[in-house]
Amino acid sequence: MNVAIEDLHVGYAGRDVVSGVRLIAAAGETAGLVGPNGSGKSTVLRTVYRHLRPTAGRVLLAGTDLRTLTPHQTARRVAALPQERGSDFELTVHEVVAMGRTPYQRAFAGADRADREAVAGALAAVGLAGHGGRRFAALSGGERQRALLARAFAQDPDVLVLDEPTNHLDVRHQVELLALLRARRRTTLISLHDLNAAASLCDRLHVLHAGRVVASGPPREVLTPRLLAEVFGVRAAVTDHPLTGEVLIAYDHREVLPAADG
Ligand SMILES: Nc1ncnc2c1ncn2[C@@H]1O[C@H](COP(=O)(O)OP(=O)(O)OP(=O)(O)O)[C@@H](O)[C@H]1O
Repeated sequence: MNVAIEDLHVGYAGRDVVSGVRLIAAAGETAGLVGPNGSGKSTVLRTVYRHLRPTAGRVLLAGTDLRTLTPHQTARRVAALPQERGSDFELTVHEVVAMGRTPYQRAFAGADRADREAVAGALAAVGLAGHGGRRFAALSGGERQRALLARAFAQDPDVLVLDEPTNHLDVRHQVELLALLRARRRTTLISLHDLNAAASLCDRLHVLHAGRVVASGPPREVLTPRLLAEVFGVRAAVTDHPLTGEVLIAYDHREVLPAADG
């Protein structure tokens, strides 16, 4: 299912922080949103999972305007790992993941076999099989992140929206998560701060700067030293990864360039 964002304007308390954003994620494609802090990545993603309503423009799922879908219909199509975390603290891990099945259940009907299999499969996929009985509150930050990802997987969506999913994950779990996403091959919109991870995972990158898309394309075309200087304010060489041949950004960690904010 493809996602098209058309001339999107959206913000908070009557003030747009995202203006005229256009981007398309083709069916099965992983589209990465990258950009400095405050550039609007989460705001765009919140609009796709309907946490925010556009002030102008639209989000289309396979050609259908999101606003014409009921919340129930949306939940069967789009699953999100948002940056804001709910207060699921009294629940067990299994209960948190099972919430992903709600869009498939009739009122007052319990979980059926498909639900149970989806939850078990999702827990196994994120390496939390056997942890279902633990209290969500007692998990580490990284384990919580993986449980919430399992909830999104259990929802079995056409479109996954992931806002900084590698937050809190150690490097092994970061790599594992990227591998998991590669293997699932859903249409995915993902924001990532780690540009090397974004380059490795994403088919296309969309660079946000002050609420606008300033570059879009395959990672190798987008991530140039010039863009890294102008948008992110850092000096970097862009080269080939010696092991994988993928794009590798080598930052100069000694100092930043003059302010590139907004
Ligand atoms: N709930 C909110 N209420 C008011 N303003 C907000 C809210 N959330 C974000 N903003 C503002 O909107 C702008 C874009 O924020 P957003 O969180 O979308 O950026 P981001 O690119 O995801 O940033 P980061 O990399 O820091 O997560 C920022 O100026 C931010 O202060």
